[in-house]
This record gives sequence, structure tokens and C-alpha cells, in this order.
Amino acid sequence: MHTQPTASHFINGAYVEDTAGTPIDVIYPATGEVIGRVHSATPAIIDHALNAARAAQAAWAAMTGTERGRILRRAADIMRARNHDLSVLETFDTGKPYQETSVADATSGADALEYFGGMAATLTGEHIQLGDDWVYTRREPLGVCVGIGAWNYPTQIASWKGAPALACGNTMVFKPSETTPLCALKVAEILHEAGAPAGVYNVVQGLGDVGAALVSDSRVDKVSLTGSVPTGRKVYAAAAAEMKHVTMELGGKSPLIIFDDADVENAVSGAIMANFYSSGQVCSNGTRVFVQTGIKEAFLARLTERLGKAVIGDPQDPETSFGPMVSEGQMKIVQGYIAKGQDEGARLVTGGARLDRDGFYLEPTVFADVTDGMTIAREEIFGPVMAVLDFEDEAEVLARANDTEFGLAAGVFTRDLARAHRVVAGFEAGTCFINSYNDAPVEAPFGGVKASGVGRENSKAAIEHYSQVKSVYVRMGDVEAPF
Ligand SMILES: NC(=O)c1ccc[n+]([C@@H]2O[C@H](COP(=O)([O-])OP(=O)(O)OC[C@H]3O[C@@H](n4cnc5c(N)ncnc54)[C@H](O)[C@@H]3O)[C@@H](O)[C@H]2O)c1
Ligand SMILES: O=CCc1c[nH]cn1
Repeated sequence: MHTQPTASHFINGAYVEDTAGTPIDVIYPATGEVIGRVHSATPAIIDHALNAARAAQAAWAAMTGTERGRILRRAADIMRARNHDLSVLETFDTGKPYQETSVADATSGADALEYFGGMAATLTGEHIQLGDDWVYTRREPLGVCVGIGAWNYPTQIASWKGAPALACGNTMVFKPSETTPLCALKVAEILHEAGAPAGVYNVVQGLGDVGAALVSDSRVDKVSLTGSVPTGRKVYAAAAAEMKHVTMELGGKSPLIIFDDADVENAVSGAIMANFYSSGQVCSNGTRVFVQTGIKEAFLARLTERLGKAVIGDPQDPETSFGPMVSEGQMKIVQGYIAKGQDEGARLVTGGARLDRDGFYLEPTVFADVTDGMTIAREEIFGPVMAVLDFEDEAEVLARANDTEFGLAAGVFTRDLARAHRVVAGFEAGTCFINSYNDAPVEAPFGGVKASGVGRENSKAAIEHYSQVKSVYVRMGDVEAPF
């Protein structure tokens, strides 16, 4: 597997390089080795990408939805056929175990391309009869969309943004995270191979400055960011200054409530999926696990037992189920939170240490007896650290669950389904789970409320965020005027 890409950027249907840009090393999180190098986009590269996207947009939008959709569905087929190689690359890019990447990354990207490819031909306006007169609406593309990605799901993020944008007749310039620059280039290559005309989907590399330059450029009509809340605030403000459309998929500190009557085995599985998948680097993670006191000891005992079965090791080995953190920097941030948890009096149940091996490995970590005011219960950690908090009754736990600036996701485990629906209705969160956690099928809207975001990805809802409605009044008779 060659991890050095052909060139840093993919613009106007071809790989493009400009070595004048600041070098960005690609580091394999499992070893700390440099496995590739790209260069940050120079102003000339940004200009080239935006001009290409602008130039391609009208002709792409003029194609029928069926034609655009066929290309997206062909791209989905290519992505599925190359799942193994794309998953190996995703593992090099992120350090996530192949056991995960082979089922959750290119597959999720392909799902988005297939779903929005299928939907492209169905995008229509409506007819509104007003006596003899009538109004019709046209669903039109926004124009040039900029996508900016986080590092945890590089293939998925590039596809979740690209697929609905292209289905609606927009073109895209996508900037991956500087930490994981490899996979988006493959998404661009595949779309081009599937028949997307040059300029329809472009990738440029860079840090925040490149993202900021894209967001404020007058050639851009919409910005979709996946990233942290602080970055979201900056990007939203810059986009608002020029009245651009936005989608903000940001961070969270989501609650997972486990009632006494829950099935312990399923609740433990849910809590593992909510905290340790992708080594805890999932935006929607339920990291505040509220456990009713009657089930607490059984839950903690079984959780500790199950975490002992995690296979921590070489992420390219299909047997490995738990990999390293994405970077040394992220590992140090998480180590800082673990130290804070201990300093502030939380009880370390298991984990807490860095593994004595190359790469950025931390043990799956569980704190119990966490209280609402502790730092580990208030701030997004984005690592494998679960905070277990006690609770007694439903009203109390719901109020505590909602006592946060975030609102991305929330989950509940209980056998009492009336209670489950009541609790979910009370959650201040955009993406909720009953007796499950972290499922993200393309058919379901995904996104947050409060500081966790604006807009939705996936599902029919995404179409609203990549298109606009034009309304046309048609008078069938004479026009009356006062003078
Ligand atoms: N809600 C979701 O769907 C979702 C999904 C994945 C990750 N996330 C969130 O992403 C965060 C982790 O990712 P991260 O550390 O890469 O986030 P980040 O905010 O540091 O960076 C995200 C992206 O924004 C770019 N960027 C930084 N400053 C910018 C600026 N001023 N203008 C434009 N672009 C700028 C970065 O280069 C990167 O590509 C976590 O908070 C996580 O919860 C959210
Ligand atoms: O990281 C956030 C997006 C996501 C959630 N589940 C899979 N991907």
C-alpha cells in the first residue's frame, strides 16, 4: 500500500501539486512514523480550485438529476469494490482499526453516494393552484459549496458532504483535516472515474488558514463544516458576514441514561459503542453515562470485564478492536483530562495509562462517582474516557442530561418503552437513541442542536441544506394596477 498520494490536491479532474505550500507530514498513529507528505494549498491553488468549481457548476446543474445520480451511484459501486484498499488507507490516515474501517468508513461513504444518487432524480418543486393563477417552485442548487472536515472519519465526511451537494447540482471544494489528508483524495479520484466532470469535486489541503480563506471567498455559496465548537463559531461568523448558507456539524458531550430495568448486557454494549469505538473519537459519543443506582455495580463490573476483552494492537490486524489516538497532540489532550478526573476526585475504575509501545495508544478508561461539575463531565474529551454518574429518578436525570451547552446526541436504555419515548422527547439533542447508541445510517438525519450545530447531514433533510427554493407566480389573466 502506497500512502504517499500522487500529489497534494485534486482539482479540475487531476492531481495538482504546488510545493511552495507549507509541508504537512502524514503520521501513522500506530507507530508515529511519517508515511506521506502533502503541501498546504497556496493562494494560487485555492484560486484554481474555486475557479474550477465555479466553471463546472452550471453544466453540472444543467444535467438531469437522473444523469447526476447515475454518476454518484457508479462512484458508490467503485467505492464498495475498493473497500479493502480504502479501509487500509483510512487505517493509515486515522489509526482506527481495520476491523472498524472495513465496515464503517468507505461503506458509509458509498451508502451516501448511493442514497443521494438515487434521490437526485426525485428532486422536484411543487405546484400551487390559486384560482386560475398558479405558483410553481423550482428546487435549485446553491452553487459552489465548501466542505471542511474533521480527522475522525475522513472518507465518510468527504462523502456525506459531497454526495448531497452534487446530487442537488452544486460543485464542491473539500478541505480535509490536516491530520488526515489522504482519504478525501480517493473520494475525488473515484467520483472523477465514475464520470463526474472536471471541477465538480475538488480537494485542497491545508490547515485552518486555508479553510478560512475558502469560507470568506466570494465565489463560495455554502460552507459545511465538521469540527469543534470553537472552530464552528469562527466559521459560522465568517460565513454569516457574507450571508452564506451553512451546515455546522460540531462537537458534543452527550448523555447516555441507563435505568435500573435495562438489560445489563445491552446497556454495557451501548456504553462501549458510545465511548470506545474509534478509540472514543466520535462526535456523537455518549460520554456522560448516567447509571441508576440500582444497576450501577452490576453495570461497572460487567463493563470492566468486557473492556478486558478489547484487543489493543496493530490496527491493520483484523483481530484488533481498539487502536491508537489519531495524533500525539490529541493523546496529550486526553491524558490531561484523565489527570483532571483524578485530581477532581473521580474514581478511576479501569485504564488511565498510555501503553508502553510505539504510537499514540491510551487504555480504555472509565471513571465512576463523577459529579456534574467535574471537568470530565463538562468538556468534550474526544478520546476513550467514560464518565459514569449516579442518578435516582427520571426528572432529575433528564434535567442534568440537558444541563450542557452541547446538544448533539443522547441515548436511553430501559425496558419501559413509554419512559424511553418520554425521555427522548425531553432530550435537548438532535440525534437520539433508544436501547442502542451511535448508529448513523444514511437514511436518518444526523446533527445537533444548541452549540453542537446547525442543519442536518444525511436523509432527505440534507437536501434542504444543499438547495434553495425559487417560487414563480404565473398570472393567467390581465394585470390589475391602481393607476
Ligand atoms: N457533528 C459531527 O458530525 C462531527 C463529526 C466529527 C467530528 N466532529 C467534531 O470535530 C472535532 C474534532 O475534529 P478537529 O479537531 O479536526 O476539529 P477542528 O475544529 O480543530 O478542525 C476541523 C476542521 O476545521 C479546519 N479549521 C480550523 N480553523 C478553521 C477556520 N478558522 N476556518 C475554517 N476552517 C478551519 C481544520 O483545518 C479542520 O479541517 C470534535 O469536536 C468533534 O466532536 C463533529
Ligand atoms: O463522528 C461523527 C459522525 C459519526 C457518528 N457515527 C459515525 N460517524
